[in-house]
Amino acid sequence: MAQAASQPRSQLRSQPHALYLNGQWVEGESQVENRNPSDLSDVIGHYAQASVEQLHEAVRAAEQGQKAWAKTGLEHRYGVLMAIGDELIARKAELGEQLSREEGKPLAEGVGEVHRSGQFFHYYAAEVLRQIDERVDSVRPGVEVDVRREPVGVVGIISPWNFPLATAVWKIAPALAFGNAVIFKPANLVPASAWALTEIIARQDIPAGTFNLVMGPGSSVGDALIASPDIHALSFTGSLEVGRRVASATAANLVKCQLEMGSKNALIVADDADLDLAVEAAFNGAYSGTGQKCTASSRLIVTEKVHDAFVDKLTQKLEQARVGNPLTDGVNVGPLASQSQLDANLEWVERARKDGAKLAFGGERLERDTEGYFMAPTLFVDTTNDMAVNREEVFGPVACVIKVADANEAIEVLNDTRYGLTAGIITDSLALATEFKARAETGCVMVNLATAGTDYHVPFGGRKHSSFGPREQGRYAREFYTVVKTSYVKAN
Ligand SMILES: NC(=O)c1ccc[n+]([C@@H]2O[C@H](COP(=O)([O-])OP(=O)(O)OC[C@H]3O[C@@H](n4cnc5c(N)ncnc54)[C@H](O)[C@@H]3O)[C@@H](O)[C@H]2O)c1
Repeated sequence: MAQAASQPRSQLRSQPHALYLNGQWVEGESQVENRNPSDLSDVIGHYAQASVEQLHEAVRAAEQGQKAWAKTGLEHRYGVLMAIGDELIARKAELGEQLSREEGKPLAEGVGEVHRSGQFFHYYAAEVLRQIDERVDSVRPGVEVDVRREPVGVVGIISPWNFPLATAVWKIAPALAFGNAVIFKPANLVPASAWALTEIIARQDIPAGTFNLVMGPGSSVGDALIASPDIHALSFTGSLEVGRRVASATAANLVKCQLEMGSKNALIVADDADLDLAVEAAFNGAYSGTGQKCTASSRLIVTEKVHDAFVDKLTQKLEQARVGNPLTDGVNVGPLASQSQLDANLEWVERARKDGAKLAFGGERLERDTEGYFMAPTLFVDTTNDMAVNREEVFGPVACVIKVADANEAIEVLNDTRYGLTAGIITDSLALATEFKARAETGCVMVNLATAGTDYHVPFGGRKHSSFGPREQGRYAREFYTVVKTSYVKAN
């Protein structure tokens, strides 16, 4: 049993939170302070930062851990994954509050993210028992052929800050389920959720080295992880810029890689849309999670027939939005996650204005009782799809309305982007919904739903520059976390 488990949780909280390497909690080479973006006087904790040498130690430990973990047997692995899922769900109120405190999303979303993370573990626990391989007749009489899946080996997992738990868990759960060892490098802005998850995993009956937490900057430990020739697979979620770097570093070592990156999602509001539904979907898609979602609807493509009525209704909805501390009842838009996120969003507002977009709502920093990174939900109208604000990922509470003549033009504009994660349409027409599903060049399409909000048991991912490599989630995850072995046996 790991060292951390023998100490009361309250005691652990008052200490710097350690790295977890080879079944031990160990100090790093330095520490970072984690502060609440809604209240900068609130220090959530101090978290160890790994050295590059510690990253290499984790890789060596994982090589050994993986062999032992893969031998533990299906029922054992099933039990471990179920227990992790059970604890996440049982502690969702506490861990959800911590997640909202460190990342800034409203409490209901923080609690929901922890619950969903538990469900990922439960889902992949079931997958452990559902592995079905193939037996194939050989073309040669007397020879038996079977096609089996084996663990890929040591998996590096790099996650972003906007879903501190869920994006990591939808990689960690299948990696463990299919018999792999994990080196987990979370985003440095949100170490508390990563550490809490590790503390739960470390108390399970897993061989040393099966799971390793290596906190630290992307530019040092992240870079060393993606460049390691001793890992077998690397799953990354984050920006396009870093994703490109991951792709080339892993390709140089012929390491399997999977990338989920940026987006420029659009919601189409068609002539026949129910406008109340359209406004709900636009608000949830563009501003939930303060717009810091890879699935956020940053482009609202609206046909001219309903444009003015839609903009009026959405503006009224924004007037009622409550921006503030996400732990306060009724607050539905929290802060940006960091000073640099706030600065980047305010710069985008200036850039959009200079490019000719008309500000219909928001655009400014907001002051609240506590010092935090608050910004008004922002809506631009009179924008065109060639403006920079509609081409680059903004990643914040900024949405732009693009007026089009009809649904056909709307779908053309939707696809005129280098990204392709999610797309939505609000329409009562089955024919239009069917056409939209067929023509949208995205990995996920939503009809009469917000672009954000996906299920945990089906594949998730995009096309074009949003995603690269095998799909994540659902049964499709098996492709990435396993390798195929074809066996030929001739009975003597
Ligand atoms: N498509 C999806 O499923 C999905 C989901 C969530 C977030 N995202 C994307 O994530 C981005 C926001 O997250 P972010 O700001 O944390 O992204 P980021 O690319 O800055 O960082 C992501 C992770 O990569 C690490 N990293 C940074 N530099 C590295 C390097 N040189 N080598 C190795 N690792 C490095 C970071 O420390 C972090 O853990 C947005 O672009 C968003 O669209 C995508």
